[in-house]
Amino acid sequence: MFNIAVIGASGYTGAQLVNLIVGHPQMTLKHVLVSENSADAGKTMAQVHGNLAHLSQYVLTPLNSDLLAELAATMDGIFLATPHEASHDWMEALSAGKAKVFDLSGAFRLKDTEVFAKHYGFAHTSVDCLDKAVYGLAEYQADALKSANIVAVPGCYPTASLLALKPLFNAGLLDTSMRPIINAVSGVSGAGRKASLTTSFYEVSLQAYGVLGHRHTPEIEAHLGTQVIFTPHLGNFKRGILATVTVKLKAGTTQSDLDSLYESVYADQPIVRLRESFPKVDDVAHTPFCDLHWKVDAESGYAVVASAIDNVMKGAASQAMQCANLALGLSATQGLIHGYE
Ligand SMILES: NC(=O)C1=CN([C@@H]2O[C@H](COP(=O)(O)OP(=O)(O)OC[C@H]3O[C@@H](n4cnc5c(N)ncnc54)[C@H](OP(=O)(O)O)[C@@H]3O)[C@@H](O)[C@H]2O)C=CC1
Ligand SMILES: CC(=O)N[C@@H](CCC(=O)OP(=O)(O)O)C(=O)O
Repeated sequence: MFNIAVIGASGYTGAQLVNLIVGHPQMTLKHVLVSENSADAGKTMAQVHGNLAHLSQYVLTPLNSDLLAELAATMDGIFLATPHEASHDWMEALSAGKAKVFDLSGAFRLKDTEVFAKHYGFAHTSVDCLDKAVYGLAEYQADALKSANIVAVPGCYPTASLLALKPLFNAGLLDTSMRPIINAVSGVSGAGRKASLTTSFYEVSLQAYGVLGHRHTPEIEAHLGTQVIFTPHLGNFKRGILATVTVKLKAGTTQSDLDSLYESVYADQPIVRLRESFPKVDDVAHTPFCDLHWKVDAESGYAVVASAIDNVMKGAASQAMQCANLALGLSATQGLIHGYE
């Protein structure tokens, strides 16, 4: 059994990870941690999250600098479900021992530190760790993940967008004279558990935000290999992301070209489900799946590809679990889907 710790366990993605780890056949949850002065320190997972009411044995413990070294030396895997700054500050100590570290924040996803500082608002000073970090888009990084000690788990919108776009870019089917246009809607859990006016029930209505400047634009571009126009929207639902991606294809590309392409790229990837109609958020909410569907207009040369995921699962926790499975020598889907494990 692998010994596992979750830091940021009281948050949405941390609690989801706790749930996944407790149900995992080869993992033992050893620590659930929060920040040093957390208002939730001393509470049980059951007290903080009603859906985990059966987990009163796990008590949220405050993290301190002594504990960082102990975790690094004793754990097999550590999940960081913490704000970008906290992940950035702790990675060096946490990755100095035997533990493999899986960071759900954006702190280690962008190799270009200038682009990072512009979008995250602070300078990257953990450059050795940044060099070592593997971008954990699990379907594309299985080999690199097997030997990774630091994994930057992709952002939620980049996961949905890249799973739709990478097959097209990698096959040379995109006409990059027109940037792919990604319009994506996220449920409010994407903004985390802390109360804020913009995510309060009365305030949320379908609205674009971060227009032409969201930090996920450079992340998508860096890991796709071409520039995009990305517009996120906040929707008045709890969980899920629907990304609708419009692309210009190389002249002569047909519907059957895309059908064969997606079928071959994702043939051995059970987490990616190729649907026969455009996907719905409800079909993937609370699951580890990414559902894809596409349509080509051969006459105009445009195609629309839609990608649906649960932001807390494939957009964060279950993708982190895919990465951990691979890094610990297990099958990618262990503890995630029955029938493939
Ligand atoms: N929600 C989502 O859909 C996605 C989130 N992410 C990323 O995952 C990370 C976690 O997100 P999410 O679960 O939504 O966030 P939440 O706000 O729901 O939870 C954050 C957790 O981190 C803890 N925390 C906050 N500040 C600190 C600190 N300084 N030191 C230690 N712990 C701290 C919080 O507890 P406390 O403050 O009480 O200590 C809480 O347990 C973020 O980096 C986010 O950007 C990535 C993809 C999708
Ligand atoms: C709805 C909502 O607010 N979504 C978040 C993105 C989700 C997330 O946390 O992604 P990172 O790990 O890259 O921070 C946002 O737009 O900032």
